[in-house]
Amino acid sequence: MLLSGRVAQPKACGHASNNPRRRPVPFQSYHQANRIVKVRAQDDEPIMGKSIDAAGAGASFTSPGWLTQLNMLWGGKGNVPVANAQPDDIKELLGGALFKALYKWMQESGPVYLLPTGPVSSFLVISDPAAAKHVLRATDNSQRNIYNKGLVAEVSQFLFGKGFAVAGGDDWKVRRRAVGPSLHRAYLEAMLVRVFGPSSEFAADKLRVAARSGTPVNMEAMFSQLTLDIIGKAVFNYDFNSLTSDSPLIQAVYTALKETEQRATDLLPLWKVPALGWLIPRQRKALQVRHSTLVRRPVKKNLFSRSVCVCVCFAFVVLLCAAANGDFTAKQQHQCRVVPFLNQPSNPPPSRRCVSLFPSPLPAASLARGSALTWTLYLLVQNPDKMAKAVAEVESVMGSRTAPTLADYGQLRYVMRCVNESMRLYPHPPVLLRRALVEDELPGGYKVPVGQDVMISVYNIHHSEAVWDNPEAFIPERFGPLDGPVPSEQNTDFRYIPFSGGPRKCVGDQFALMEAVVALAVLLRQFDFSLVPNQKIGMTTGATIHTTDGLYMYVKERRTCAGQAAAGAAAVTAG
Ligand code: HEM
Repeated sequence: MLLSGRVAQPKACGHASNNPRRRPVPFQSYHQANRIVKVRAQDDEPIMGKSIDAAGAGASFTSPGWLTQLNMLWGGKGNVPVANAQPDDIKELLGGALFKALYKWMQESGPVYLLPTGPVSSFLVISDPAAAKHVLRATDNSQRNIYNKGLVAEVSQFLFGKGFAVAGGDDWKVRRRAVGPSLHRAYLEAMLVRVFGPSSEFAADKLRVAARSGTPVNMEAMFSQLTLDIIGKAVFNYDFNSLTSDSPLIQAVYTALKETEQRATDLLPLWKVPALGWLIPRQRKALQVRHSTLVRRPVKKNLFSRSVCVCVCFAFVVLLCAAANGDFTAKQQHQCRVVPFLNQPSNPPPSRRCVSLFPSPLPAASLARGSALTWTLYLLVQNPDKMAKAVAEVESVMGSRTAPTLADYGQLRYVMRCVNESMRLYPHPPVLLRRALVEDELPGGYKVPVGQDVMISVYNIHHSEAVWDNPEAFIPERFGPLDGPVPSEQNTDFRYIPFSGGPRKCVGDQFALMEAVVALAVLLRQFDFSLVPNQKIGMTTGATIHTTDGLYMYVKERRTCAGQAAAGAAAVTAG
């Protein structure tokens, strides 16, 4: 099967050569009034919203050309086509958006190809739904265990330890059995009312201040902050308050995730030698954020902190189980306040302590959720007809309510499709890694040797013309009638896999979808958004597809809502 198409280009809006500030806001007064986004004193610096440093810690060590050529000779002996990857291509892709280069090679080499990354290292890149289904279903499968998380587990251990998302075997099975079923409907319904709605309304109150001052907002930064606050409250009953005060956590998680991606493709795995960690600048930077922000060493080392860790995990499960039994009361929620000591003034900043206790996939999930919201809003703004449909639905379903009820949520079907379609165009993460434990054969007859690292390109599957009609277009209607099922890997036969599939599928998919629909409904109900002109919106990766410099938008209150929201805005301004 030959695939054709073109590399998805972000819709370029030019570079921010003009200063997009419409009405300058004095640094101090604006900063005090609204700290979603920061205003910098210099004219040539960004106005609002702290963008994530997209370079992460730096570039990987990549294969010199002649070594790659050797691997190509070796790889060429199998029955899998070898990507014609030039050393410059590889170098470029490792520092930036890996998924774009994978797409280019898919067009040249087909839906399954070998990508040499060094003299003996390579990835088998899969861009075909049937092959992806085969591999994902055979990962950590008790009946047919052919693949594990391989490289991703190795490279992530410095960040996640041997945590849930990267562990395998019995370690993983026990935790999956406990946590997976706990994120069920009753818990999510409670979260919709208590956390998703109120947190989104708080974000709306903050946006209103920016709307009234006419100052552009970095929506990517805002969504990262919102999703971090939500996960803190929903899982730990803890308020990171990152919409109000700056948290170094988001940048730290990003840098660490970028480092894991770079480790996965390093020619010389120098990161395996602990002594070199502090000598090599890229790894030093990643280790610094890990030590200073993500992990408190005493948590690993002293007994007290270990006990706290155990209590946190236990309380997390209790919290979710209580919701499972339908008796999720405010009292229980309070009893499950798992990190009350964080509020002690004598303790270090909450983010440092709290994150060290996070179940491993949650930091990555926070970035993914923020990115999903960012790109959905971006796509809606770029497609005014779709935006009009989404707004009409929100207005008709929610009436005068500023946050959706549970019943409303079930009716926000077009908004749900917009989120689904955005996650097709921008899947987070854009690739999934596996390693073959035994020799295997993929559908199509492609041989997989034992030990082979496999890369499922979700991005390629979602953008392939062999899989989707008009794949580059944003068409929320493509998934069928609105009263039909929400698209998933099951009902699309693995053509749509934003949450992966098989035994290692995301446990938080329903959480993420509900949170995104609620947040969008709250914001679209009250505001019109427009892109700040002349900004360049590039893409890069670091576990999620991310903008390179932020996503700046003007926000305007919709007339019908101005009156209803006046009280909220007044409260925020006063605060
Ligand atoms: C837009 C939001 C999200 C996206 C796109 C996303 C995506 C994914 C993907 C693709 C995987 C599977 C990785 C693989 O197969 O190698 C995964 C795993 C996981 N996700 Fe999510 N996720 C999101 C939100 C969440 C949330 C909100 C939670 C928790 C509340 C969560 C918890 C997990 C866990 C625990 C795993 C590991 C499952 C396992 O290994 O058994 N995710 N996620």
